[in-house]
Amino acid sequence: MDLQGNIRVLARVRPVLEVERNSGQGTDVTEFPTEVELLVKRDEATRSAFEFDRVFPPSSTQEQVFEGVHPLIVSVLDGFDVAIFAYGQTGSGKTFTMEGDAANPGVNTRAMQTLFELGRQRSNDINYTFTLSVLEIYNESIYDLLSDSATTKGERGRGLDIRQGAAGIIVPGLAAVEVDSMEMVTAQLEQANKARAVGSHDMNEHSSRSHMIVCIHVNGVNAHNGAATRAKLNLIDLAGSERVGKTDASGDRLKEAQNINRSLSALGDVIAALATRSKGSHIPFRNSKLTYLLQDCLSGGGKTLMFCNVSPAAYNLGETICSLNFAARCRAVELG
Ligand SMILES: Nc1ncnc2c1ncn2[C@@H]1O[C@H](COP(=O)(O)OP(=O)(O)OP(=O)(O)O)[C@@H](O)[C@H]1O
Repeated sequence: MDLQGNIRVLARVRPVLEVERNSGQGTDVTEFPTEVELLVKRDEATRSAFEFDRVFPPSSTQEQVFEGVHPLIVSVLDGFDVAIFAYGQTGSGKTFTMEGDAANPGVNTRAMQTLFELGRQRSNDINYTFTLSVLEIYNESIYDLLSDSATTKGERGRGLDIRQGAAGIIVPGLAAVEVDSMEMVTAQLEQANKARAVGSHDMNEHSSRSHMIVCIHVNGVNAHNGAATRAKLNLIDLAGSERVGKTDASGDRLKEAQNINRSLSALGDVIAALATRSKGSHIPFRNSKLTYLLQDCLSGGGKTLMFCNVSPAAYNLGETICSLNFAARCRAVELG
């Protein structure tokens, strides 16, 4: 598949949930005229139209959604840094898209399976090793979700730093575990989810206010000539994008909302700056931990895919339009 520039933006609309239908909030405002268009009904007479690289309607399966991601996973094995984001308001389906559940595994599981399978197929020519790290960014601090102390100590400390290393961005001290089977990956991700719950009163609320990043480093050594490739795949479940008005929040809640707004707008700014840059111009990667950490994927030879997750229910209309505008802006500035 032609990757058409370095950023692809895909919209995914989840089904109306039973709880929404039962409470009378199930009116669906979305229409899908083609595979790349999404219409949002503002009222009987007015539609807002959006175009993406692909639009997945509510009937789409996890398998169909992953088909849109597969070419990028292949390119990680070929040495490209890749970032895959799920963006959208709380409850729009980001975690379902990235993690899924046991019956409907999402992008994370399918991506790892694909890496292992393709790695095995190429093993006569290239010897791959895979290393897993899992972290979250909460209130502009980076927390390791795989370190032993993360689950046992019950406190999170100051968080980790980011540095520019000789071979790219690094997080000194971040745990990295070599994995070669899905069983090992599943065990590590379970530990990460436990660590994430530490220090949070309500896991669901906490998860919607932090960015969760699963990072797989892929090192390949050519069996015939010893040539080495290295690349990383970042799988990112972003914090909820909803706007929190000053009147709705105070204290910790307001601080969280401000940090989320700041890092999501930094992401939009970086993408816009990359698109319009002249050679040597400044790209504001360091305006947020998220963009600094993902600098290698967002710039240079890296590739990015963004899911814009959308709720189809009428009561979410304002946030839905906002999310779609953000994602459409990222696509409009597609890198050359
Ligand atoms: N494509 C889908 N098919 C069926 N159910 C879905 C789909 N997408 C989301 N859901 C369901 O919708 C609910 C909200 O989804 P999810 O938790 O993934 O949202 P989220 O955007 O990750 O929210 P948060 O920001 O709170 O983490 C869940 O019950 C989930 O199972």
